[in-house]
Amino acid sequence: MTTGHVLALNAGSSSLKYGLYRVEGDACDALLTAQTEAAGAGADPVATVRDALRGRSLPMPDAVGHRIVHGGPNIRAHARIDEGLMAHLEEAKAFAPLHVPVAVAMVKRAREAFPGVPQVACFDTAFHATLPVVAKTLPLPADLREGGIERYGFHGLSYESIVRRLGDAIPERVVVAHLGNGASLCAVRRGKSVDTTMGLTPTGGIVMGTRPGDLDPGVLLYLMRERGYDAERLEKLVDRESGLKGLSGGTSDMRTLHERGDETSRLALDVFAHAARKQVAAMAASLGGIDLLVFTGGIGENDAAMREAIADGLRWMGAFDVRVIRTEEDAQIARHTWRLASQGSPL
Ligand SMILES: Nc1ncnc2c1ncn2[C@@H]1O[C@H](COP(=O)(O)OP(=O)(O)O)[C@@H](O)[C@H]1O
Ligand SMILES: CC(=O)OP(=O)(O)O
Ligand SMILES: [Mg+2]
Repeated sequence: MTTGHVLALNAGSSSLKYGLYRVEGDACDALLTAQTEAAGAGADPVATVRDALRGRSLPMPDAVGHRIVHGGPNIRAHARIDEGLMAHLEEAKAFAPLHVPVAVAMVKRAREAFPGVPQVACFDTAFHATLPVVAKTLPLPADLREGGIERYGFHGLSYESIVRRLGDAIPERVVVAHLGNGASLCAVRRGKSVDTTMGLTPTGGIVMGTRPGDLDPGVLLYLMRERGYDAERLEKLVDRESGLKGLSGGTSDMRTLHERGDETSRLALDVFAHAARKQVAAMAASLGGIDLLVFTGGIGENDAAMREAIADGLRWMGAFDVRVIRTEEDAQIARHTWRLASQGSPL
């Protein structure tokens, strides 16, 4: 089995996380992991990453793997990037405007920074390919549903990494709460996704750092009709100005909200906990019960007070295990990338 060095690039909504991994089959060792603030338009974080590798005399990557949040209706599996896939990624921008445009720019930069090195797209949506029809169907007319308007689900690389860590001992009914800047929950039965909170886009589901999660769709109609909002203004509202940031009047950072402790901060914390708690119960309903609740993501891993606020309100559900497991999205990207890059023919 060949060994390869893989650079994993994970452009989230609030950060760029990256890592250089030595991969051999399922074994994956981190040589470097780092994080910068949001990737930002115009900046060239990929050149900065390449210089960081050079500066530490680390090997240049044999392959580059990208986290791509949404592949659109036609791409549901991790894949080598070629011109055909790039065209699909252009289409997918419309489904996740906060994430995919930045990620596609990173693919282009990475091609320049590492010419000739194979690149692989790893999709957040891939893990949710197992969603049953009843969970993925949005209640809309047939022509819209046939056009790919359905529940896709996201944070799939994170969920995959949790399933991998639980290994053969994974209980039958697991609810995973990925609570980061973006946040979602997933109902996992025997290691497979059977329900999740996000829908067509990563704007839905529970309350997030800057996104509201599920809103009565009538709210958007009201804003359009009565307040003159157009699509661009609505997008800004639901992707960048709502959630914890909107509630608190400025910050989306959980740490700051805990420190401030004023009335608006407390409201933001309470609304977040309420939404997450309700959705743990909803995911448990989809599973017909719950054996294990896993917390992961920046908030899930680090914020014990928030974990308690969520779990304390669920005692009525009876006994189940609660664990905190670090998400390993980037190692998961590295594994998929080397599997696909080392078996495929050269591009
Ligand atoms: N020690 C901590 N206590 C509470 N919240 C934390 C802590 N560390 C990070 N967070 C929160 O985690 C969130 C970022 O999560 P992360 O998973 O890194 O985001 P992204 O979606 O950008 O990958 C922020 O709300 C941040 O405030
Ligand atoms: C899908 C999503 O919301 O991703 P992130 O949490 O990285 O913003
Ligand atoms: Mg993230």
